[in-house]
Amino acid sequence: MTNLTRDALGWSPFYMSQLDIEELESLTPARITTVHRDRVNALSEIGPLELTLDPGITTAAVAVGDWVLAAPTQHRLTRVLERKTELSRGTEYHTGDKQLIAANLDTLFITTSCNNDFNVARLERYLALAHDALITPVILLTKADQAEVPDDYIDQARGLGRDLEVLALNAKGDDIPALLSPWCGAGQTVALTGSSGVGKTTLANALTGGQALTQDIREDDARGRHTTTGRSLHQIPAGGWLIDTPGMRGLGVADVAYGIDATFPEISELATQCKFRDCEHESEPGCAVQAAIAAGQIDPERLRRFKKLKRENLHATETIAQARERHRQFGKKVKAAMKKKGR
Ligand SMILES: Nc1nc2c(ncn2[C@@H]2O[C@H](COP(=O)(O)OP(=O)(O)OP(=O)(O)O)[C@@H](O)[C@H]2O)c(=O)[nH]1
Ligand SMILES: [Zn+2]
Repeated sequence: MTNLTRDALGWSPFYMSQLDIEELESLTPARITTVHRDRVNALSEIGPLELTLDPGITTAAVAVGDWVLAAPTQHRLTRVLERKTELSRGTEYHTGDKQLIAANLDTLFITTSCNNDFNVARLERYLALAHDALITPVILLTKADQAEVPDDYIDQARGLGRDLEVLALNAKGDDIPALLSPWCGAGQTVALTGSSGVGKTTLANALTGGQALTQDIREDDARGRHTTTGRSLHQIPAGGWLIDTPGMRGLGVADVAYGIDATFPEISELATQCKFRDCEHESEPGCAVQAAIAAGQIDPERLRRFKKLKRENLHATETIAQARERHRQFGKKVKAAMKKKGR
């Protein structure tokens, strides 16, 4: 690969403003392409770098798409720059951890197929994560060529938000780069997410000119195998960058109250007009949401899913808070013990 300029890698004044003069002179900004257990790969103006991490930084705190500062002669990553956006998810078992998925995204391509994979509740989860991170969601409905009535899927997906971009397509078609070009130009970073087998690899190949991932799924394997192995950053000939994420099972929500409200604007906006501030929108008097349901203005299924996601989020958020508190208490104890020992 020929060396890339910072601008070509997606650099902007937002990152530049975080560097002091000394760092500017001695360190090289680099963009993370893959994260391994004990090291990372990155691209920079001086070429590809393989970096180990300075003490105090773990690979769990580095995401694909991150901008970092590197001391290239020592092959060390010294600092992760503040992110423009950060996509993360609650882990499956609500251990109180959030897992970083990708950094510095502008757009999230939420991929599902015009078949049994299509599930509005799952799409709403992805939407909540994207909205919470202030990343623009775009829903891609693949296998439209195999569906009898793709419009049914399009209509359902469009019903999941205002001004929500929804595209039905054939991931194997020749027109993918043109169709997705509004989100793939210079300076733009986009991630592809969705369940296994929905066509992420096919789309990634179409967007990157095939140099990204070549593993193909067996045609007879209807449910799709897990072929992609890890997240990575790939160049799109149109100028942008693509992060592909392997089929994610268990997309937990945690700490995304804002994103949930933004995913269900017709409900969250009305909720402010309920008589009680903590209205559960069930049978309380003066509930504006129930009134709208009675008037046929809100889909009761949307309310049911909104509440379910809220409950899950609240539970996971509390778990995170408890885990942080435990961590804090433990830190205090360690400090006290050290002090005692020192005396
Ligand atoms: N006809 C048609 N086939 C598609 C479309 N999208 C994907 N496929 C096929 O579906 C299968 C799965 O596609 P992949 O691109 O491997 O799916 P994936 O999302 O990358 O799956 P993982 O790697 O398991 O995460 C392949 O055989 C593709 O050729 C589409 O829009 N139309
Ligand atoms: Zn209410």
